[in-house]
Amino acid sequence: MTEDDARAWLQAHFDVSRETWERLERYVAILLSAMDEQNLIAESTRPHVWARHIVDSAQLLSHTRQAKEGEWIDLGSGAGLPGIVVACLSDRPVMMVESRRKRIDFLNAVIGDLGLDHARVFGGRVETAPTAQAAIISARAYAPLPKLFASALHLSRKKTIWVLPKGRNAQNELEAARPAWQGVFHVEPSVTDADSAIIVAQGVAPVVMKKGRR
Ligand SMILES: C[S@@+](CC[C@H](N)C(=O)[O-])C[C@H]1O[C@@H](n2cnc3c(N)ncnc32)[C@H](O)[C@@H]1O
Repeated sequence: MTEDDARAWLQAHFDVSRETWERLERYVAILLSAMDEQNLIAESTRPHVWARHIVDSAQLLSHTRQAKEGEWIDLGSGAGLPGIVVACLSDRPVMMVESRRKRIDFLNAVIGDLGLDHARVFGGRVETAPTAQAAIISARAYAPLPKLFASALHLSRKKTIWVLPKGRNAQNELEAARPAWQGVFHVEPSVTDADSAIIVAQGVAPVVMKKGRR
């Protein structure tokens, strides 16, 4: 996907208003300029920000159409991917969870600059975030599935939709997690990378082993 393709994809899928374009453009500008001080995205992806990061994040919204009302919680948001992109494209309240000080400051600065009043940051580890009942949980390059689910279970409820972009090992990672984690799982193709996939899950819960069974 070229950068032009990426913009066309966004326009076609979100009917992006002028205000939203301005916010996304401003976010990309802030992100690239902050790269001089901290490594927010891989250096090699700098010329492909719209395809590799903005559309890669935005596509998650397409898998959340059945979600109930409530907050979108993004685990390990880093530079705000996908949290800031989601907040630009949707009115749903967004909470980004990030533990590193410089990234927390960056996220709060972006929220203020773009006027994203429905977005906020929990600065701390996912494990220590106050109990919540998210409508949606996302996590991009945050942790392998078992750690991801274990650390964030207290932020979820039965109907929470989990949208988890993964690399080419999505199917294997899911199969490895299945003995310990139950739920309804789908593996969806990524629009930005034919080799990548998105794990979409609902009803995630630990498998409880019955006493005496091996
Ligand atoms: C590889 S970066 C990915 C950032 C972003 N989601 C992206 O796709 O560009 C992982 C981020 O998760 C954060 N992180 C890792 N473990 C965490 C935890 N237990 N609680 C909160 N943040 C965590 C790191 O500080 C880092 O910013």
